[in-house]
Amino acid sequence: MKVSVSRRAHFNAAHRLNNPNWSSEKNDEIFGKCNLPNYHGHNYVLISTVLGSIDPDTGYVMDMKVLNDIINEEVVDRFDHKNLNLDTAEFKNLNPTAENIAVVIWDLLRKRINTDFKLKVTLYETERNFVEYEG
Ligand SMILES: Nc1nc2c(c(=O)[nH]1)N=C([C@H](O)[C@H](O)COP(=O)(O)OP(=O)(O)OP(=O)(O)O)CN2
Ligand SMILES: [Zn+2]
Repeated sequence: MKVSVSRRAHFNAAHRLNNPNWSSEKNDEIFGKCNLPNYHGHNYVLISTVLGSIDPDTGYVMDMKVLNDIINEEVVDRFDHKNLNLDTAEFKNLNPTAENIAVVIWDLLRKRINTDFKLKVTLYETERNFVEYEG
C-alpha cells in the first residue's frame, strides 16, 4: 500500500526568459514580456510529494518536518528573494522557465530523499500556470 505525503512551500524570485543564441527580435517574439531586460518576479508555490509505504512503527511515510527542513535547505534558502539568472549557479546557463526550475528542484530534493520513495514536484509560477515533474 503506497501513500503520498505533500508539503507546500513558497519562494519569491525574479527571472528573465532569454535564449542567448537568438537575436533580441526572436527572443521578444518567443518570450514576449517575459524577455523584458530588467527582469520580473513571481511568487512561486512548490508542492513536493513523496510516495511510499507507511512505516508501521511511526505511522509515517516520511516525517513532514524532515521534508520541510530539506525543502528549506535545498530550495527556499537557495532561491528565495534571488534573481535566478544573476544570483544562482543553477540558472547561469539555463533558461529559468517553470519547467527548468521544476527539474532543478527535483534533482536537488531527490539527492536528499530516501530512494525507497518516489518524488514528484509541482511548481506554480502563477495562480494559473503550473508544471509537474517526477523524474
Ligand atoms: N511553458 C512555459 N510557458 C511560459 C512560461 C514557462 O515558464 N513555461 N513562463 C512564462 C512567464 O514567465 C510567466 O509565467 C507568464 O506570466 P503571465 O503571462 O503573467 O501569466 P499569468 O498566468 O499570471 O497571466 P494570465 O493573466 O493568465 O495571462 C510564460 N509562458
Ligand atoms: Zn516570468
